Amino acid sequence: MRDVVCRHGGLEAVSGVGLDAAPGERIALTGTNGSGKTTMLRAVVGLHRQVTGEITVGGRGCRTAAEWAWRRKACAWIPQRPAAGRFPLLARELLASGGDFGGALAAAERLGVGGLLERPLDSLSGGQLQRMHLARAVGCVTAGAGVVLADEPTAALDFAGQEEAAAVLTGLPVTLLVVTHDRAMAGRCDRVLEMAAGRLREVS
Ligand SMILES: Nc1ncnc2c1ncn2[C@@H]1O[C@H](COP(=O)(O)OP(=O)(O)OP(=O)(O)O)[C@@H](O)[C@H]1O
Repeated sequence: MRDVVCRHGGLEAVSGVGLDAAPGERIALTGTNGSGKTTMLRAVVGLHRQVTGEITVGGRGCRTAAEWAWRRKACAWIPQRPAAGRFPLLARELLASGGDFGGALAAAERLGVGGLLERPLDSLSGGQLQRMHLARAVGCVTAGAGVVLADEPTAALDFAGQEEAAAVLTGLPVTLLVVTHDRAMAGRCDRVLEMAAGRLREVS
């Protein structure tokens, strides 16, 4: 990222951020509530569009629909508050949407939600839904994604689940950018960055 600025209307949520992530690097992004972490990650995957500056993944920017399609495959996204949608998918359909159902199913089993595949997403608990999204992200990776962007992926999990999820996420052969307030997750990362009022600084 170079000089990335993200706005919500008149509000500047991300203020001139620069960030280089080396291939395979695991970066934890911490910081105060409302400091712009979610907005910044959403900008990378095209879910936030009021953006200036430059964001590249694997050296590629995004101007055309084809470039956005490549970006969505290259980046697995784990949302903070996953929406079940108005016509909720079954968990099985969510897992299949990552591109490798088998890989996602194996992860779902490891994460203890392999028995919930026929359940509509809106019937899952917060922690079960978060585990299912994590499993989907693993399927994205086995289907070829080289980057995982995760927004507080362990926030709804119990202690054992937090450990397991952190192990799964940080064990993936990807470049990882994870927003987290979870010290165990941050401790497994190579670098910890802190965001405050839209700006990034290195912590460790
Ligand atoms: N849809 C929106 N419309 C207007 N303002 C928004 C919107 N989403 C976020 N904001 C504002 O943008 C700023 C950054 O929000 P963001 O969600 O990126 O912060 P965050 O660091 O992820 O916070 P948290 O740790 O609480 O999840 C905040 O001031 C927030 O109120």
